[in-house]
Order: sequence, then structure tokens, then C-alpha cells
Amino acid sequence: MSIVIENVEKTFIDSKKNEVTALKSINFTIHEEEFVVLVGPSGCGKSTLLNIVGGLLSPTSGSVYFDGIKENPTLGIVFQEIALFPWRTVFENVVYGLQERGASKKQQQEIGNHYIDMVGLTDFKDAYPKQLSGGMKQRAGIARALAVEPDLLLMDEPFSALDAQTRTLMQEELLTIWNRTRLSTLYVTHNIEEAVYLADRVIVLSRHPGQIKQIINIDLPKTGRNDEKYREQSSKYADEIWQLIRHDAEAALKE
Ligand SMILES: Nc1ncnc2c1ncn2[C@@H]1O[C@H](COP(=O)(O)OP(=O)(O)OP(=O)(O)O)[C@@H](O)[C@H]1O
Repeated sequence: MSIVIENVEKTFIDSKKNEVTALKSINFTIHEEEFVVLVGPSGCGKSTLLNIVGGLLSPTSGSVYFDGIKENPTLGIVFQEIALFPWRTVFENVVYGLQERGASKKQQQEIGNHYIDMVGLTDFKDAYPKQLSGGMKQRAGIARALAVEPDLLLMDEPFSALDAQTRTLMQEELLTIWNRTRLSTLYVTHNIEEAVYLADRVIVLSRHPGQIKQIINIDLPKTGRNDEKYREQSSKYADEIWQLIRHDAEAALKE
């Protein structure tokens, strides 16, 4: 599915009744099978934009088109805090969306097991959330998002609550999964290295108001990355993005 974000603006009214322009003149397209990452300093409107694309918030003006129409597609959403139902097992959590859509028991078994295998939780499918580590919970959340076979995957800082090593492993796993599913994806992160690692394109937002500062094509292979050339190129992209964000990030720190 391709998603066109056209002239999106969002204004909030803050607690002092002032207007806050969170997003202004946002125009970009997420192409079929493309992984787009939003980066930018704190408060630049990344989550607001992701929520507008996901239909969880309405824009003040502008539109989002899914394959040319405004109707909502099937979405897979993964947030930082994965809200698994504590009384359901991993399998029961993963197939929840399928049950809601009236899938048969057989379909639930087939699809649920497929995605549980894909995220490496086969041995934990009957475990309850409290028995899982942070990384496992995120994997279960990813399997649940994939199980509805979405047109678009939305991920908002999915790994930011994890320790650094687990986060690195989860990034690798997500890329492997993404290479298999090739879903159009919009992903929000503060982490520039993570953005470069995952993205086909990185959209850098500036703040006050949140606007697109630059869109950077990440021309790196999605597999076979263990060479010096990959490391050199990816750190060049990361430097380029940091130079774009630095000034705004420093300003955000002083507020
Ligand atoms: N419900 C709301 N009411 C008022 N202002 C809001 C609301 N939601 C967001 N904002 C403001 O809109 C701006 C963008 O917020 P948003 O959370 O989208 O930024 P972000 O880039 O995701 O931030 P972070 O990286 O810190 O999570 C901020 O100035 C924020 O204070």
C-alpha cells in the first residue's frame, strides 16, 4: 500500500489556552514496501504525525490517502509500552485481532503460529506476559501487529524501553522480519543509528512548528552488512542526520 500525507497540519490548544502548532505543511509519501523513519528532537511532532496517519488523531487540516482513498486500511501498531492482556497467553494475545475479525479457530492457529514462529517465541506461546522479558514482550507485540496482516505497520519508539543490547538484537530481528514481510512501515525513533539501520528513507523533522527539514534516502543494502564499507556509509548518514537535528535538540534541552 502507498500512503500519501498531504498538507497535514495539527494545532493543539495547551493548558493556558494558547494555540500550539505541532505540525505544519507536512507532505510526503510512504511508497509500497517502503520503510520510512521519522526522527527529530523531542516535541517536534513525531508521535502526533504517526497518530494522524493511524487515524488515532484527526489533522486540523490536510489529508492522508491510502492507495488514493481516504478510507482506513488495516493497521498493525506497535507502541513503546506493549499493552498485552495479562490474563491471555502469548498465543491468545497474538490472535486477539484475528478473533475480533471473526477468523476461524483454524485460521487463528495457522496465522498465530506463523507469526509467533517468525518472532522466535515458539517455546513461549503458552506463557503469560508476566513470564516474559521486555524484549519478548515487544516480540509478542510485533507478532500481534503482524497477525492482522496489515496494509501498513506503524511503530512508535518500540524499543526505547529496552536495554541497549536487547535493543540492538531487536533491531536486527525487526529487519529480518521486515525483509520477509516488506510491509509499508512508518517508524518513529529518537535514535539516529536505529533510523539509519532500518530505513529506506529518513524524514527529519524540526520543531516549533514541526516541519519537514529534510528527507534523506538511505542507500544501504538491507542484508549482508558485516563489512567495513557498510559501517563507513551508515556512520556518514548518521552524522548528516545529527547535524540537521543538533541545533533543535539543544534548544529542546533548554526548555
Ligand atoms: N494533546 C495535546 N495537547 C496539547 N499539546 C500537545 C498534545 N499532544 C502533543 N502536544 C504538543 O505537540 C508537540 C508535538 O508533540 P509530540 O508528542 O507529537 O512530539 P514528539 O516528537 O513525538 O515528542 P517526543 O520525541 O518527546 O516523544 C509538542 O509541543 C507537544 O507538547
